[in-house]
Amino acid sequence: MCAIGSHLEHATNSWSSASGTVQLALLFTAAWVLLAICFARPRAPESGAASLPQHPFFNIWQFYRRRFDFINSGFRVTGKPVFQFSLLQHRVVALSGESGRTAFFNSKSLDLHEGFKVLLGAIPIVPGVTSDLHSQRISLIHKRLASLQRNESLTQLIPAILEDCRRIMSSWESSGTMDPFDKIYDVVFQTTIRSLSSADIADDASLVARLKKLYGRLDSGTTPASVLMPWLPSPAMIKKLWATKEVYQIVTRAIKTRLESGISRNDTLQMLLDAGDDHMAIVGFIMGLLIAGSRSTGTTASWLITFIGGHPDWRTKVIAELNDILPSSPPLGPPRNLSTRLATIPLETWESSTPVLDSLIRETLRVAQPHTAMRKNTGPDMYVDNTVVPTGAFVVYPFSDVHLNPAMYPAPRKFDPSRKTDEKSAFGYLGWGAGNHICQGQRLARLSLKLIASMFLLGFDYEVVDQTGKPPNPFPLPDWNDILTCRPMAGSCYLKYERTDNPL
Ligand code: HEM
Repeated sequence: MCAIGSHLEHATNSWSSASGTVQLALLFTAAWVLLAICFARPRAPESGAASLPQHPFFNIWQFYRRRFDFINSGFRVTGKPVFQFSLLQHRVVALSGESGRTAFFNSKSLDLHEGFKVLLGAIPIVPGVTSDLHSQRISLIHKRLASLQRNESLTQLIPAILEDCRRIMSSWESSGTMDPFDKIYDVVFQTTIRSLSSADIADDASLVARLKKLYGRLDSGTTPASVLMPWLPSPAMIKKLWATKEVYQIVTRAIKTRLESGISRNDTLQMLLDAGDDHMAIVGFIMGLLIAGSRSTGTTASWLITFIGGHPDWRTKVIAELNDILPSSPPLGPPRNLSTRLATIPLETWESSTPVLDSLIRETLRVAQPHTAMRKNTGPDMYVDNTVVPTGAFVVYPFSDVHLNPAMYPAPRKFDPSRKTDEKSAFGYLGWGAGNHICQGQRLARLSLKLIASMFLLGFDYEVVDQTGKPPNPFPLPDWNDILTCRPMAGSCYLKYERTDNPL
């Protein structure tokens, strides 16, 4: 194993092999250190912004488990558009309002990657291993992501994504009830692996299932302890390290196998190898982007299909739009299946001639994307609404400040794809982010959403039901406190479906 792999090996093995007494002693020491840190002052100086009245200890659980409620109540309790709170030794400043978001999205000193690394910590930072994913490699990752989204590459991806949809959707019973947040997410995970990694991995269903499980562990291991105290050998942290190590091994094995085979395949891994990238850069690209891409696309696809199911007028419109661009089977010869027919639609048509799908995606991202953008102020100090945000402080901006703001979007929880984005305010729509850090995978994500939704809409009749099989009343609402999947209340949302006459 190379030096990089052995870093991960060492980190995980040393904890597992320690005796029970040693583990207990370590945890005891860690508990003391934890208490000391809880009562320590944050490293960044006071920002001058209003502070929350509660003890800082309570911030931790609320920020990681009920972020939407926590941030909203901060603005309410302080009565200010800017307030501050601490997360252990970190000072965090929350912004709202037009001047807050203008400063946030325009500032060059607010660093997205530092913010996510410390406050989100999806992948554990292992010195010399994943730390590189977050700093030196980022501009290379963006460059390669741009290559992957050139016309020729996306055109080649269309039939592959549709074939993945066909294979997975055909494996479902021909009628039944499904949880869209599981089943549609399965499809998205598969197509994300197809788009961002290697055909060898994507063709191996058991490997894809394993990766999905490992990424699930990375998500569930993202606890306050594992994020804020990554040095603490908590069970969640160990779980995350093991998962990272295994993902790392799967990706490096795919690289090695490809190189040893001497066979060139038409996929993203090949594009990265042909560009001469070193193995760490390739591992960084695949591991990092699978995190960035699969959850957000999965959540959006699940909600998109759910909302369409609950709005028959929009369903009729979108199906009419798809039937307009869908070529029919040739009159002579065997009928072609749906995936093959959809695959003949040119990229340009998908991108420029599907306004109904565009509106549906735009509104889904407004209503069901509980994102809080996070940055670190790398200096100098900045001023927002006459309040200093000191160098070294973390800064957060919740998208709900725009997307659920009744002054910008009346009846904001209502799903209404006919509404326009707010053009009067600066940064009045944030579906794909804004400013310096706007989504770099937007083109691929949009295309994937359209392909997956089309296969489902034309391949299945369906309605949204609750756990009793009846139409839900009220219609399920995205839970903005569920920061990863935005899932509705348990038991409130299923799809009762049946295959249409269109063979998949
Ligand atoms: C529906 C799916 C997606 C949504 C809604 C979405 C949304 C976003 C948003 C809101 C941001 C800005 C985050 C912030 O300001 O804090 C962002 C950034 C980013 N997204 Fe996406 N994204 C999606 C899919 C993808 C995919 C598939 C990829 C990769 C293939 C990707 C790659 C990225 C990257 C690399 C950034 C960071 C840009 C930077 O470093 O400046 N996204 N995305």
